[in-house]
Formats: sequence, structure tokens, C-alpha cells
Amino acid sequence: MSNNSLIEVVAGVLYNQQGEFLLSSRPIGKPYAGYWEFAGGKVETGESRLAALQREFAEELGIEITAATPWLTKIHHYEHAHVHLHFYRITANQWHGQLTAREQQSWCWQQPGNLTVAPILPANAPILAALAIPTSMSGNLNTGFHSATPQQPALQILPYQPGIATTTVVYAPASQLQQLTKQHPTANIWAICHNHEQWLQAQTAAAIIWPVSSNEDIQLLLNLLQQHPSGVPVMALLEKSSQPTAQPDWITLGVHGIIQEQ
Ligand SMILES: Nc1nc2c([nH]c(=O)n2[C@@H]2O[C@H](COP(=O)(O)OP(=O)(O)OP(=O)(O)O)[C@@H](O)[C@H]2O)c(=O)[nH]1
Repeated sequence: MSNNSLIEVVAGVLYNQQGEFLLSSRPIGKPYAGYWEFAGGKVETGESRLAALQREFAEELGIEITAATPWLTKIHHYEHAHVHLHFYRITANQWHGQLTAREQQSWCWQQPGNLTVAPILPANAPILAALAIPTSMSGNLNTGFHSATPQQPALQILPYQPGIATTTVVYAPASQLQQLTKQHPTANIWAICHNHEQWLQAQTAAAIIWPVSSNEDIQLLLNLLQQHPSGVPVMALLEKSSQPTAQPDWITLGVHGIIQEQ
């Protein structure tokens, strides 16, 4: 199947001031009616992705989006369509208006990592898992990382070692990912990447850790995010030994979150 047959879709993860995100149910008459999804829809010819998001949120929910940040992308093949999904994050101060169900759909606020509605669209399971990853963590590569602020979902991840409980979230070099996934098919493994080749190897990981110690590391990461947008959330690990002079606005550039080395 060629890329031409892919339908471009935008979907928005809209947050409120409490850090909850919005899900809505697919209206009657559409494929997968009643399934929960992020509001959004198909990008029309000649329309930018942001304009499509703005139009869909206005049409479906009666609210105005002022800005949105590219986050994850995913290709999914449904029986009714092959879709190229572009997920955006929309913070509480990037939208305004009164939420109104304009298409007889239901909507609800959900806490990351604690879903209370079902069923969800098949393509969205990894997206919801990624949402539960904190955007701010700290620690170091030798001993592990944990959520940095109490408002974030609690998470601890540890370096992989043989015999570690398979319920633990672990990280390992991207080059070991394939082998570890074979040994522990249900494990939640993050991959450490420093270059293009490892970035490609890491696309089946639960998350990517990208250590940053120089401006070159930053530039390479930003190039990869632009040229090979990822379905895997990327955490930039800011190493404390060598601080780069560039201070990018990580989140608006598509990085999921920051790990501050301690
Ligand atoms: N809106 C939205 N669509 C999603 C998500 N996840 C996902 O797989 N999709 C798929 O992406 C496609 C979006 O198409 P849609 O039917 O919602 O688009 P639309 O509102 O423009 O519909 P229309 O054709 O009736 O105008 C569907 O195949 C849907 O299953 C999601 O989180 N939000």
C-alpha cells in the first residue's frame, strides 16, 4: 500500500487546569461509534494541521484552540481506512470557551494513567500509555529515574539487569531492545539513544531517553523529531556535567518531557 492512500488525521490531547485530559465518544453513524477518542478528524485538502484541529474542536466541542504542540504520530490500518494520526497536546491556557457536545457525543475528563472509560479506539492504547509518563523526571543513568513533582503521575524506572521483576519499568541501550523484548515480551522497556540508527531501533520501545550534553545532541534530536516523527514519547535527559548553551523549549518542539540529571 502506498503512502498516498493514507488519510491524514489530527487529534488533540486537551488539558484542563487540573492536569486532566479530554476524551470524547465517537458519534453514532461513524465507524467505531461509541468508542472513546481524542477530539479531531481528517485534515482537509489545503488545510494546515493546526487549522484542522481548530476546525474540528470548534465543530465538535464549540471551543477555540489558540495553539497546539505536535506530540506523537502513528500509522494505523483500520478495515475502513488507513490513517496517519498526528497527536497534539493542548495545554489549559491554549484553549477557551464552553465545552458543548455538538455532535451528540459524550465527553469526559480523565486522569493520565487512570482511565475510567471504555472501549477506546484500537490505535490509541499506546497513546494513552504514553500520556501516563510524567513530563518532568529526575535521577541518573546508574541508579534510575523518578517523577520530579508530586502533581505528576508517580513513576520510577530502573536500569535493566537480568532477573529484575518484569513489572518494573526498565531502560537499556537501544541496541539491546530487540533481544530484551524477545526475552521479556510483556516488559515495559525504555531505550537510550544517541544517534539516528539507535532512534530507528528504539521505535518499539515504551519511551526513548535522549541524553543531552551538547548543542550537537540537541540539534540531532530536533532534526530526528522533524524528519522521523516518533510514535514513541521522547524524554530529553539533561546531563548536569556539560550544560549546552542552547535552551530550547523542549515541549513545543515535540519532546514528551525532561529528565534532569542529579
Ligand atoms: N478523531 C480521532 N480519530 C482517531 C483517533 N484515533 C484513531 O485511530 N482515529 C481514527 O482516525 C480517523 C478519523 O476520522 P473521523 O471519522 O473522526 O474524521 P472526521 O471527523 O473528519 O469524519 P468525517 O469523515 O465524518 O468528516 C478514524 O478512522 C478514526 O478511527 C483519535 O484519537 N481521534
